[in-house]
Amino acid sequence: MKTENTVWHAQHVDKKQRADLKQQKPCLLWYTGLSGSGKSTIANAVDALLFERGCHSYLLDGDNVRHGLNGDLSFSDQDRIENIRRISEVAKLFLDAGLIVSTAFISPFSADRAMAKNMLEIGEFIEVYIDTPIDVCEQRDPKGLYKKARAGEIKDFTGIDSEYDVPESPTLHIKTAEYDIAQCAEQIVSYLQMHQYIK
Ligand SMILES: Nc1ncnc2c1ncn2[C@@H]1O[C@H](COP(=O)(O)OS(=O)(=O)O)[C@@H](OP(=O)(O)O)[C@H]1O
Ligand SMILES: Nc1ncnc2c1ncn2[C@@H]1O[C@H](COP(=O)(O)OP(=O)(O)O)[C@@H](O)[C@H]1O
Repeated sequence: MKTENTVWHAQHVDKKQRADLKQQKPCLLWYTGLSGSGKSTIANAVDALLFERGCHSYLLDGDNVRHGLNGDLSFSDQDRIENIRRISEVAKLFLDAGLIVSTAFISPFSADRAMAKNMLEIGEFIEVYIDTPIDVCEQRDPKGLYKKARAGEIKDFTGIDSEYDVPESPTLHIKTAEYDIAQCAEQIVSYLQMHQYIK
């Protein structure tokens, strides 16, 4: 830490008051999965359903965040760790604002996902494993990245020459090769409703 002479200021309005105003319980839907697994697609579908219900939510998406805040980071292991650390901190701020937050990052390392979870209060972190076999991701190849990675044009590509730790006990296990986009999104929204994060 290079910030030793700073002092934390308590704020008058707290997380619970902000959340009560919105009639929701803040939480973080942490989507993880391979490139092309469906993280962005499903997170967007869930966000749209939440919006329709009048919930106040926000989605932080890997590709978008890497255009701005994390534009200085590569896909080395070290930079992926820093990517997830920064996202976890940003997500925590959004939670403090009382929102239902979604993050859609590959987040390949289980230690980093555990770090994100440990930064939050019990019950706030919901790990959503978007489980899609790599051959299906590769067939979809929505951005043509697998083709490039196989041709050696992209190095350190997740699932090819960079590791992905499969979540051992995700809160939600979403199988996109078995259910369509709307069904996957509905599974997640139902969970939020059943556990009273939303009405
Ligand atoms: N080498 C390599 N490996 C994996 N992905 C790559 C790579 N290079 C570029 N991309 C594109 O970057 C998106 C992944 O960014 P993330 O921030 O989610 O990755 S990570 O969590 O830091 O591992 C990923 O987006 P998604 O396909 O939406 O997952 C790719 O579009
Ligand atoms: N059941 C499903 N769930 C999510 N995406 C699906 C599903 N079936 C097909 N797809 C397609 O797979 C692709 C997933 O891409 P994307 O959401 O960008 O993945 P990621 O964000 O994990 O890289 C999209 O083209 C989407 O239309």
